[in-house]
Amino acid sequence: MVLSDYLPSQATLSAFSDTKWIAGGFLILALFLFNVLNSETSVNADIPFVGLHLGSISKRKAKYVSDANALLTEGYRVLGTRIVAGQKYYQELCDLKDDELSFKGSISDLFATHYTGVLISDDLKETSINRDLTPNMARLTSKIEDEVEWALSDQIGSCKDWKPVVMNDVSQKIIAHVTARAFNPDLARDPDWIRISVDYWMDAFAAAKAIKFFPVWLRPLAAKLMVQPARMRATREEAQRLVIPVLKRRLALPESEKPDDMMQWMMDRLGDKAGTPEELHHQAHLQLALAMGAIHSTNFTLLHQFFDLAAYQEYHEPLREEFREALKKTDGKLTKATLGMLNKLDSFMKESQRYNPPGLTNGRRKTLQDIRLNDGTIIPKGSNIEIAANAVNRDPSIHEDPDVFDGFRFYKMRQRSEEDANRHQFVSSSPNSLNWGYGRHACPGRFFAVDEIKVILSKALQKYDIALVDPSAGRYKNTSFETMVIPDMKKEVLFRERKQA
Ligand code: HEM
Repeated sequence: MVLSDYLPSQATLSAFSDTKWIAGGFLILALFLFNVLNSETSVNADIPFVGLHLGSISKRKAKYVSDANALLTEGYRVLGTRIVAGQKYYQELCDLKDDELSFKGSISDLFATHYTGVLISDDLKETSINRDLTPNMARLTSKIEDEVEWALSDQIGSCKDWKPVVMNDVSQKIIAHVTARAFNPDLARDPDWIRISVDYWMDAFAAAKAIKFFPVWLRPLAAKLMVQPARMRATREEAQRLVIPVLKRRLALPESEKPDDMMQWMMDRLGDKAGTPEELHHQAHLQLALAMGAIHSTNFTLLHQFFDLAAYQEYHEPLREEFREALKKTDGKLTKATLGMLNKLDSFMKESQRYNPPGLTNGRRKTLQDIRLNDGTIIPKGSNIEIAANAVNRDPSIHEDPDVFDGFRFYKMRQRSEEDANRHQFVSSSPNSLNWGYGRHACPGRFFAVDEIKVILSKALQKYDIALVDPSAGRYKNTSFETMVIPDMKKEVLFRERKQA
């Protein structure tokens, strides 16, 4: 092993503020010694292992960072304390309780929440999303439509001839505006809110990566000295500055003037407590945490779908036709019912996600005690276990010709029977469709995300022709980092206003 294997990257070094470089130097020296003393971890003999042939743990980690798919395809198995289970364990894992297999524990590890301050709260899923957002979504559709129209004009605009746009820059702004219009509309066009709601996920990811570079005993000090956790604290303060005045204005409104949106539903649920300083701070933090959960994941999904639409032109007319027909059936008004009729679009979106999933693995959980699976495999306490979601996406026993992109694959499957019509919807989560996670922690925001994307894609298709810059080069390739699947954030897509729009 060479010395450079132990040294922090340039990015990590630059994470220390200038005035703290001496302390940073001390940390790096201590880290170097720690790593020298701990250069191998033990292999749990119970669980099949892949990658041992690669040699040292740092070589195995490097392979995992750059080409996790190869290791996962080889075995769906173990690397260090990351355990990847095959689909056959699905039901068993679903049945385990949260005090055995913990979602929060794994998120806490993933985002080093103790040091980064990323919020893990039942309020996110149980109340804000499951009780407030999802059941009331029909009332948001026209507001989402309005914001999508505005955001498309603002971000792509009028273009009589082909106009190239960096798709990620555009799609993340569209998602941030539309999400804010549904969650906290007073800030939907506030550039500061849009900026922090987009950046917070990336900052959290960078902060967690930087902190986890250090051994556990050095992390409290590193968190105090490093730039990334400080940036996150500053963002949370900015969120308080932006959100709390909005909450206070709303508290002063008479009942008859109260808005009908998610922020208000969340406030109403709190009753008299809504105006207490603790709740005002918590609500501001919740808005940031919701944006963190909602924007990045939806943006990547949308970005993949724009790339697929640009690459596969043959889907445009059938999708436009389906939208026009659905609108006719709902008297020309775009409603939740209209979106429910867009089965071809739903299929295209699901196929795009099958082909370009959020992760090669999914459903990460931490074991809070030793778990004995039915086949006798013991998963030790403190392990992170996830499911090989992408191996399922490409399993020929589940999907016919899994390496072929067939935008209407799920549409055709849904025609077979009533059961199939439900089973193969984009929002469905099952052992054969793990891209939303699984069991009681499967993404609760997917119902909102799917409707939101349907409005964006339908409106974009009605308004524009959409194409790749160089169609002969084919669909833009994804990259990966560890198990994350990353669309090319620099690529351009061409838009041209349609004559009949
Ligand atoms: C296309 C967009 C999205 C994708 C691909 C996605 C994906 C995921 C995945 C894979 C999980 C983990 C599930 C598991 O481990 O079993 C998750 C959890 C979660 N997602 Fe999403 N998500 C999306 C949109 C959203 C939106 C719009 C929201 C908010 C409205 C949201 C809020 C959450 C929350 C709160 C959790 C944690 C659930 C829990 O605590 O049990 N997501 N999401």
